Amino acid sequence: MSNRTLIRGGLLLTAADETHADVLVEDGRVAALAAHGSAAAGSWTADRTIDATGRYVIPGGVDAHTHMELPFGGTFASDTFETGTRAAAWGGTTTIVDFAVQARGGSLREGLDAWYAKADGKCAVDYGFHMILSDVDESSLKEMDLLVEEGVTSFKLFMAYPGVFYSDDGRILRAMQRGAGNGGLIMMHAENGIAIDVLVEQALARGETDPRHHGEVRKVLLEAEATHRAIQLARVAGAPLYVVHVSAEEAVAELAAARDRGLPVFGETCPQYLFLSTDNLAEPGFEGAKYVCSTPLRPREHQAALWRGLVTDDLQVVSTDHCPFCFSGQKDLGRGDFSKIPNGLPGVENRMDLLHQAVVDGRISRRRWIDIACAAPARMFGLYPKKGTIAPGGDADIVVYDPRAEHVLSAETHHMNVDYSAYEGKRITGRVETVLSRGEVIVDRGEFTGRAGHGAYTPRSTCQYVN
Ligand SMILES: NC(=O)NCCC(=O)O
Ligand SMILES: [Zn+2]
Ligand SMILES: [Zn+2]
Repeated sequence: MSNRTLIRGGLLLTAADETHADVLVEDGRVAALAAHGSAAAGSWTADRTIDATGRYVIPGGVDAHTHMELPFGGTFASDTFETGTRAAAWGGTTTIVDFAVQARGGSLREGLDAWYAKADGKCAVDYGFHMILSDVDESSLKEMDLLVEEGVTSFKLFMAYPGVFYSDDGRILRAMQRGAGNGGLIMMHAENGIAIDVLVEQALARGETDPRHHGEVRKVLLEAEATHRAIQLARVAGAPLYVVHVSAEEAVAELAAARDRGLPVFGETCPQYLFLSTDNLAEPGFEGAKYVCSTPLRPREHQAALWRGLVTDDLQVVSTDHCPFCFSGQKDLGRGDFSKIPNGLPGVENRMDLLHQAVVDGRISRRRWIDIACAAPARMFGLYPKKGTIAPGGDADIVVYDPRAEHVLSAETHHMNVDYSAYEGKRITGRVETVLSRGEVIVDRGEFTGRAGHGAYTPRSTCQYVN
């Protein structure tokens, strides 16, 4: 017995088109699209009809950068795969790509299997994995080939965090060369961690221990320098490059210059860099710890360059880098020493709304909203057109979005497992109303109707921008 749902009367938005069309969903997939009032749409019968009149009908969000349960700084990111993917669903995100971690001295296989086990049976929405390479050697390079075949087609390397995730230039070059051969996309955390550690030590010696000093030592120039170096290493290797969590105007300029030369270089930014700034890091007392992440928040002036990069396509993707730590008991670990504050911000639930607010504010178009939040991350990470659009044959991951509803972001009302909101009190025009994941309604006008275990592991093909 097939199961059919009809979404009727909405404005269908994809990265390519805006059409007044009804959507027929059958057995978890998009079966057909037809203009409102057309003979085709009139002939459809369904088990369930969702009235989307006055609403947008958009693809479920694809958040390509999350860290559920990430071990960091002596603690763990506070969202589990269960709580974090439920919050994602509430916020209109129906796919996440999280980061499995290779332990130092461990294999990629062990790291990936540990992350499969953490997520298995827990997720409310579909999920895939990137792999963090912390130990590039002959055997992990060989394992990269196997992971690409298995559907883990992207690898994050760190120029930051010496002694933890850091790789030197030789290791980075080797990983890029391997990626050039096997199709794996290298994702780079581009900050000069060796130089930053010197500045951290010097700041602490001067007694500069408050959260705002986190932003001061992680200098714009050290993000720009690392971005430049990563691009040159990728050129030498003949590999494409995706730079994660770009925060500084000068780093955007490096990406733009590379793209102007026709190089396959891509960039991601995150809502925190678009909406927050060093003003937040400088909030009184220890409040600034809520905003400690790396790359760090920048002075407000950098935001214009990030928005411009999103408009000019020098930046392609907005992901959250969702990595929440509670203010009480976790961010606290860095009282008296900013370098011990666990790095990361919550946001998986807020991304679609914050980017819609940018549409309302006239910063980006409606189609660009869908592109940077759904289609481009799906293409970048080999999920398109199964994910990231609404097209016959694709997964019926669909959000009915009310563009006029108003609400206020707050820890009182959010669903992420964290005791503060980075956007506390921010007014948003636009709200998720109904969410379907592979045809199942998982959020129904203010009620969560999904379940842990509905979300399926989704293997990925290689980057669709370069292959
Ligand atoms: N971004 C951050 O501060 N924490 C998560 C780890 C990373 O992405 O570097
Ligand atoms: Zn990073
Ligand atoms: Zn991250």
